Amino acid sequence: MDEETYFPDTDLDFSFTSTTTDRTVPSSSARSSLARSSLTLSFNESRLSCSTTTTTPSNITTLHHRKWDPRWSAIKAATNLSSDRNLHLRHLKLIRHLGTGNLGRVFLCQLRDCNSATFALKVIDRDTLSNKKLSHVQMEAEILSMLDHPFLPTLYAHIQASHYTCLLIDFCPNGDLHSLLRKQPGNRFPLAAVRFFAAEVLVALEYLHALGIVYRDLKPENILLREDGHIMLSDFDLCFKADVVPTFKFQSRKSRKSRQNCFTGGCFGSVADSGEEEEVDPEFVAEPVTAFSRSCVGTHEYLAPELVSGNGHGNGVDWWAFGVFVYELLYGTTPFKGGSKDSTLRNIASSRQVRFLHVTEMEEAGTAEANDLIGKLLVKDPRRRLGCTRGAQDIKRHPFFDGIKWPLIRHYKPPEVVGGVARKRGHVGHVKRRRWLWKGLDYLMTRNRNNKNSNGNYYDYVHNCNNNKPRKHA
Ligand SMILES: Nc1ncnc2c1ncn2[C@@H]1O[C@H](COP(=O)(O)OP(=O)(O)OP(=O)(O)O)[C@@H](O)[C@H]1O
Repeated sequence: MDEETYFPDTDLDFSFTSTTTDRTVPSSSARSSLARSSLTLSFNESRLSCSTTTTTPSNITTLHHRKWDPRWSAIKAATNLSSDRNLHLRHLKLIRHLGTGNLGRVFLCQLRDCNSATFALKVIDRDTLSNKKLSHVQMEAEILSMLDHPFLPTLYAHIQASHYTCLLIDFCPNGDLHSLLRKQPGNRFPLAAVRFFAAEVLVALEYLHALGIVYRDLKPENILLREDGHIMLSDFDLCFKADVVPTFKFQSRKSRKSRQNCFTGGCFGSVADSGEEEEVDPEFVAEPVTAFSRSCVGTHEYLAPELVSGNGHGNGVDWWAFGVFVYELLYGTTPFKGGSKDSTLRNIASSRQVRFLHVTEMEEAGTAEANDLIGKLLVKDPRRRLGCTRGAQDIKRHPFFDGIKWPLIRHYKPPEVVGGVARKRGHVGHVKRRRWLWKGLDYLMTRNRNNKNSNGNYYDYVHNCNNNKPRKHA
């Protein structure tokens, strides 16, 4: 078997070698499956062993919500055998190249002694990066080390080997949402699927904001799909961090007086007339409302008007991008897209309001609610935009999300959509929209008829993809 340097452009400190003659390494492939790779890659250990430092977040292993995850146990077993109890590159076996991003390359890898524990390893050559990109690397590593959430990546190890920074995170075998969207009829997800993905992204953003992190790069390409079909938000290099002061805010809401209360004498006067009464709920709000940044980063179709105008921005850019995201999942395109990047930006910056496409086959119940939500998120003035002052709570309360039991969302069954299950070799090529640095529900799934299991505690998103009608799950 030939041995060849996998990346001839890398220097001698760190190279990957292939022990097969297979030259058909997919260039970007969270979109292809593990089973299809016959390539064996390995680190050139002899050149790296003396210069590695690792941060296996030991405090995280004890605190992390996934501390019982077999991956952690496998890492623990591997590091127990290590004299310094740290994970090193020699513990890892590279399987194949998954893709290349702005900062570095991402590989599928396994622990040498445990084939069942797979990870994604992001390898960044610091020597090739500008200071600006180095600060992005730092930001990404810092943010990853803070995260402990089912819809966000777990950082298993942060390894510094010579001038390489390696981040070991969860591997998502089902590709990204942008590729999946491109496989759908008309490039649009059924409403129930839009609702599911939007709800999970909302929860992930809520968590980031509670940590004071403004994400700034929401787009379907950055939403990877885990093995179980739930989402994982990726790419944290454009985030910025701000202070967040958690507060209790009082939210008044109208509630229908229950019949029982009326009969037990709790229903008088005006309440009896309207059938409604005003209740005041204390609500926990942790939203970085004072976040402020001037650097204009993001993907042009997703940039908020305040980013385009360059006057500084805060948390609101994520809620704007969330509106664009819901629109794109529903209509297959973004709302302000023009013929060129410049015209897209002009449309965003102008006073032009969002227009909804008329799609004849799209008369699912819930579309009006979805449009209403999008309209409230795509408000050009961030001070009036939904979510900007009270965060995700306000968005969760919107009728589009009626009926979702938020604390149980990670137990919901992901929607069955075209191409949504772990796939065979080959991925849908798509024109990737690079972000750039710039100066300057056929009905709402509220009704329980489609959402039962034995304890009635989760939604069943099983969908008949042919006719987009929900079907009952046995
Ligand atoms: N955890 C993962 N699981 C599976 N594939 C991944 C994972 N992380 C990244 N990838 C794949 O590797 C590719 C490169 O990822 P990376 O995060 O470096 O850059 P990117 O997503 O292209 O973003 P950017 O260049 O904007 O930083 C992605 O396109 C994706 O297909």
